[in-house]
Amino acid sequence: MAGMTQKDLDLVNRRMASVTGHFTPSAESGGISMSNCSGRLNDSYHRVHGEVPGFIPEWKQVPDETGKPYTDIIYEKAVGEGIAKITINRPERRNAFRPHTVKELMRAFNDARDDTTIGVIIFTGKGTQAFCSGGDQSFRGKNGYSDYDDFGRLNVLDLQVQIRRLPKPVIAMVAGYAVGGGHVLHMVCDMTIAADNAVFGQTGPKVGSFDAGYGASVMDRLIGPKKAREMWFMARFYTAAEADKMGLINKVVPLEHLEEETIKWCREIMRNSPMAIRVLKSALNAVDDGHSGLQQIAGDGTLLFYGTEEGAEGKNSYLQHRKPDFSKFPRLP
Ligand SMILES: CC(C)(COP(=O)(O)OP(=O)(O)OC[C@H]1O[C@@H](n2cnc3c(N)ncnc32)[C@H](O)[C@@H]1OP(=O)(O)O)[C@@H](O)C(=O)NCCC(=O)NCCSC(=O)CCC(=O)c1ccccc1C(=O)O
Repeated sequence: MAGMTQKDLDLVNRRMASVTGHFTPSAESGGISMSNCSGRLNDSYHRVHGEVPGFIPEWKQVPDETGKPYTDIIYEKAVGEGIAKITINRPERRNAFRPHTVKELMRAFNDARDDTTIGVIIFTGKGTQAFCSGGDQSFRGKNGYSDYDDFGRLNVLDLQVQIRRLPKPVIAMVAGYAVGGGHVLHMVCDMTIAADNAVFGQTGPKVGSFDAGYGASVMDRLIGPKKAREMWFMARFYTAAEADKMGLINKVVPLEHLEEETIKWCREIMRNSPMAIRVLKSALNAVDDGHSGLQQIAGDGTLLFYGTEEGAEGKNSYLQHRKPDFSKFPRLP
């Protein structure tokens, strides 16, 4: 790309679009997505994809695995789109989570992971006042949060790991407050689209809590060591515009366009190779996640290898009680 100007880059992208019907302008050129471009390119794009700009999909609610409705969350899939949406449904508590909420979230994320028709997951909160305000303080005890059981737990940490390792992109769709443990949840998502009323921040040092795990390390990666210290030590709140400037989120849109914009991003991802996205997510987390990150990307390697003739020869020879013949497979440079 040496010597290439932004204009050149956009020209290349436009040429690609004439082949793929898909143009993603750079952030520097305004970051306008295909469906709000005007003119010939827009028309040809919609001819190819048959997409109506601004169209919100038909959501179908999914019950839990026993067929009962969830109580603390809403789990939906967009008919024929490959998009799942998981919503924390405790708006009267600003979508604070209790252990039961987290258990339901984990079951829904698990289902979205295992459903091979799902390629991207939206994670959000009910209503416009909050994405999530963290752990429900009224359930907080001496050893974590407890609701139906007598013992406390911090099971949101398991949810964070689950989102991080889920081999499909998870997009946080944030309206209102994303604070405390709710802020950590948006940070562990792959991308964040925020409404212009969104507010971001950590409250831990004010309410006697802290997340010294992903809450600290992922934040440090996202906004850098100085800003991360500011955010944690001062426990200030930041507007969506400030969060955007810090690199904490991907895009800010007017509240009324939040879902429409998020769906656009999902559809754009859905047009791309699922395996490429899977491996890229593993790769982008690998260094930070240490052995676990290595295991994730190595697992992707094994998964791909199983699909090759060379991999199958090993299995077949074992099942056929013969010596494997790997002689025909090249030892690639
Ligand atoms: C979010 C607010 C700034 C919103 O303010 P506002 O719009 O004025 O609404 P309120 O009137 O304050 O709230 C309405 C209603 O909701 C109740 N509520 C809101 N948030 C919570 C909450 N987190 N817990 C319980 N209840 C909540 C509020 O009391 C009101 O109820 P009423 O009955 O009407 O009075 C503001 O609400 C606010 O600041 N909320 C608290 C934010 C907060 O401090 N959250 C907890 C941070 S600590 C945490 O999340 C730890 C989580 C954790 O599990 C963890 C632990 C260790 C390691 C890692 C983690 C991890 O999360 O990863």
